Amino acid sequence: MAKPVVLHLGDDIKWNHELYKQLQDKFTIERSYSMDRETFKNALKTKQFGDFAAMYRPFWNTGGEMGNWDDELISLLPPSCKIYASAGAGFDWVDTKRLAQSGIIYCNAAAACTESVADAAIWLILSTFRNFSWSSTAARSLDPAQFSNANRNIAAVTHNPGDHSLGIIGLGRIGYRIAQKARCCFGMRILYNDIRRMSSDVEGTIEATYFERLDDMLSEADCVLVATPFAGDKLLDTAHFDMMKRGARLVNIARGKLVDEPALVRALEEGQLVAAGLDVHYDEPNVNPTLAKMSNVELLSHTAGASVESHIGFERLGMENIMSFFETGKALTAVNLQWIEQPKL
Ligand SMILES: O=C(O)C(=O)CO
Repeated sequence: MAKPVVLHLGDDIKWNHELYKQLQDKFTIERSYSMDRETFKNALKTKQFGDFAAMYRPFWNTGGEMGNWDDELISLLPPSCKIYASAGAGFDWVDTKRLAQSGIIYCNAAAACTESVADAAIWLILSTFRNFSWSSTAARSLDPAQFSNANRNIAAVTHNPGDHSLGIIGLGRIGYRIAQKARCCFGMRILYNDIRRMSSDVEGTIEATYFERLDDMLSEADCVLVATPFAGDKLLDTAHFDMMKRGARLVNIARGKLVDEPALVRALEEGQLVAAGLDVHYDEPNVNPTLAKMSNVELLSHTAGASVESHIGFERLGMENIMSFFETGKALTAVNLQWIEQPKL
């Protein structure tokens, strides 16, 4: 029997060579490398990759040159395609519901970058309490006046995070790991809001308090952390910032489009919020210029998950998802099963 075909998107794998050999033994691998949208669409229309059964994207920095996976692209996939396993935790660039309508499972790779994202979140949380952004900008200015100003004045406005509360929006795998670290390293009190409540066992491990209503948690948390996937709608706007405690902080490691940035700027300017830490931005790769100038705002270039360990994991998990699906009928980290009838191999 002919081996099923896997379409490998993007660069060659770099780390998991033994596992890739197993993939090559079990599947015929076709490659698209880094085609732009028109070239990729044309390749699908002319069946350049044959009737592939799976798509594998091991990295988030290549293999996405065709742009967003919307109806236009998904409708060109062959009916043989059953699973798309990709790098990355977030999947705002792919319409997973539309994939499900074509019977295609989408598997993300949050499991592979959880540790890196959680570590970066801890950095951002700490920075919003201790105002490291001000201190580091002053040191890098090479201006003795700025250095002395920071050195003299920061202590009066910064705090230890311990004895403060962290309100997590979205206690998924990443949110939970951040909660563990914040509880264990800083002794923060953990609050969370999610569409579903965790078991009392899970809550017990981090001594977490559940809030069914986001608004109730916002009015209680000293630092609000956004750790929920972007589902097409903004999550936090002026009304939400107004509900937050005066002098609270905001950290976003999820997606920039979840937060109304002009509203965040206003909340910071008015002192409603005292600090923010953002790995992600509304209009990446452009950063809001007003936020960039604020010394109480820590900014990263969407690199919370960016580590060698994450990338090794992305490669592995994508292959494991595909192999598991074809061997057992079950993928390991599918995120769109709620819209899909159990696919038949
Ligand atoms: O994996 C992702 O989607 C991330 O944004 C991690 O930072």
